Amino acid sequence: MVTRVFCQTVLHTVSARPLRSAILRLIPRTALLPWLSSRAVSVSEWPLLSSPPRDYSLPNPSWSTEMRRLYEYYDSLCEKEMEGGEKKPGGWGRLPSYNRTLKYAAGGKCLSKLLKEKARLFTRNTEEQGAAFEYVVFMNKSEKRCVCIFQAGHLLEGPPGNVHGGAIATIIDTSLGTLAGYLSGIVMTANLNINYCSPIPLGSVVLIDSVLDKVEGRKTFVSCQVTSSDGSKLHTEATGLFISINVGHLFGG
Ligand SMILES: CCCCCCCC(=O)SCCNC(=O)CCNC(=O)[C@H](O)C(C)(C)COP(=O)(O)OP(=O)(O)OC[C@H]1O[C@@H](n2cnc3c(N)ncnc32)[C@H](O)[C@@H]1OP(=O)(O)O
Repeated sequence: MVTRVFCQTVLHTVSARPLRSAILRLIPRTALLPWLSSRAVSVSEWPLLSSPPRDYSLPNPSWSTEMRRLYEYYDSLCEKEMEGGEKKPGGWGRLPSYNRTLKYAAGGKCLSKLLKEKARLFTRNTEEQGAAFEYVVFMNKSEKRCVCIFQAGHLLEGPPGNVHGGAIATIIDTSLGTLAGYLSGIVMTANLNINYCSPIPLGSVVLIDSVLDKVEGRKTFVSCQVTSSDGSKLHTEATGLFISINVGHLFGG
């Protein structure tokens, strides 16, 4: 009751948006919940409580010339809105990437604030640009294929000067999981098989080219090859099995 009256007072009496936002930030989220649900607050009101999420898959100063060249190449293949509202067909689309998967969902921005607030997507858990996983995924829906451009930062070292096998497995799981999820909805990794063929030098840029092999009921089978950016060297190849799940499974259901 007290929170409710306080929130209403803030929203009605404080007109300056930054000040309203600052005051509301001071209230614990748990205290806000009953008031928000009673008031059916629309998502558009949430910017008061949080800044827009950063899309980590856009170019930043840490990206090498090769990373940028590949980004621009795949970006040029993407469907674009032209003058007059027509779409330039391309077949490809860039997927945005946030530091929490919840932010993809409608209203995810606020859910993300409320649910295990400190949780972060493993691959996006540092703000230091270029230090760990720099990557962007381009999806081709009609070919049931995606390409991930990946630049490995210095925090991913395994053997001296080269990328850790677990970090390679992570970016493979992410690429295959993104494709499987795009095609089949909510999935979890059941099986990954990885052959490490040649080391990936730290700081280099590689391509992870993933394709759908088949779907059998709840099972989505995908595979990928990790190659040097010019495709001349095979670094890694992998297959993955992803199982479609109900959302409840994520919460122990
Ligand atoms: C944007 C970022 C994208 C990132 C993507 C990252 C994805 C992840 O890392 S997910 C995290 C890692 N994965 C996990 O923690 C999953 C843990 N495992 C589980 O939760 C469950 O075992 C789960 C969901 C995979 C399957 O359980 P359940 O829903 O009960 O399915 P279940 O009935 O056992 O099996 C369904 C089918 O799959 C098969 N199957 C299940 N697991 C396997 C396996 N490991 N190998 C082969 N087949 C399997 C079963 O045999 C069954 O086949 P059929 O229908 O022919 O009889």
